[in-house]
Amino acid sequence: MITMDDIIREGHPTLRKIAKDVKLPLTQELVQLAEDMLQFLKNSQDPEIAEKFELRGGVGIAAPQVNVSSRLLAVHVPSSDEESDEPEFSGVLINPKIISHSVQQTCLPDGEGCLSVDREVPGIVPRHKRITVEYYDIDGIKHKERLRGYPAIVVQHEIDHLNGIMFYDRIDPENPLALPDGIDILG
Ligand SMILES: O=C(O)C[C@@H](Cc1ccccc1)[C@H](O)SCc1ccccc1
Ligand code: NI
Repeated sequence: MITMDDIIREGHPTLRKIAKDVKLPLTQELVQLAEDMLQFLKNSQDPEIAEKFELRGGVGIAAPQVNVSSRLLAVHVPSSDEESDEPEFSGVLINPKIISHSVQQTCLPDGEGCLSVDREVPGIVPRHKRITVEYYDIDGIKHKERLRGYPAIVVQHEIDHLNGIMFYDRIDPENPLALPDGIDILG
């Protein structure tokens, strides 16, 4: 089981490396890691489990955050409809690649956080509003997914981790709270 003790924090060199492509088919070790990463997200969103194991809530996690410099990430974005148990977007993305994106940008109104950053870093984090991402799943099946809204932001945050980019690298240091022209704040 992954806990917060397994998550490396800013300053650890692995967070600034370019992660390496994953060779398919996955080794059993990487299959286990992928499953554990997805389970961590589900556990972190379960109030009882999160409290018991002192987990910070997460909707995404990238392998470099558990000190594995491989192009592998997991997302588990709950539905915006509280009545629904079905997640809005959930899964393991292997060797993900954004093959196209909108010119239009978006951002979260209150900025972003990170499981690897134990401090608040206020500021607007501009992201592509829509992305088309190609990736392989745990079974080696290739997928092409068009994402928008919150899932698109989460996947971009995680793909940044594969490229050694932290969310605050994207905040304008001169004017952190400035809204870039035409940006569409995610409501
Ligand atoms: O550190 C990570 O990569 C996980 C982040 C991903 C993320 C942060 C901000 C915006 C999009 C994705 C964690 O999920 S941050 C904690 C969190 C938990 C629930 C909802 C939003 C953010
Ligand atoms: Ni992060």
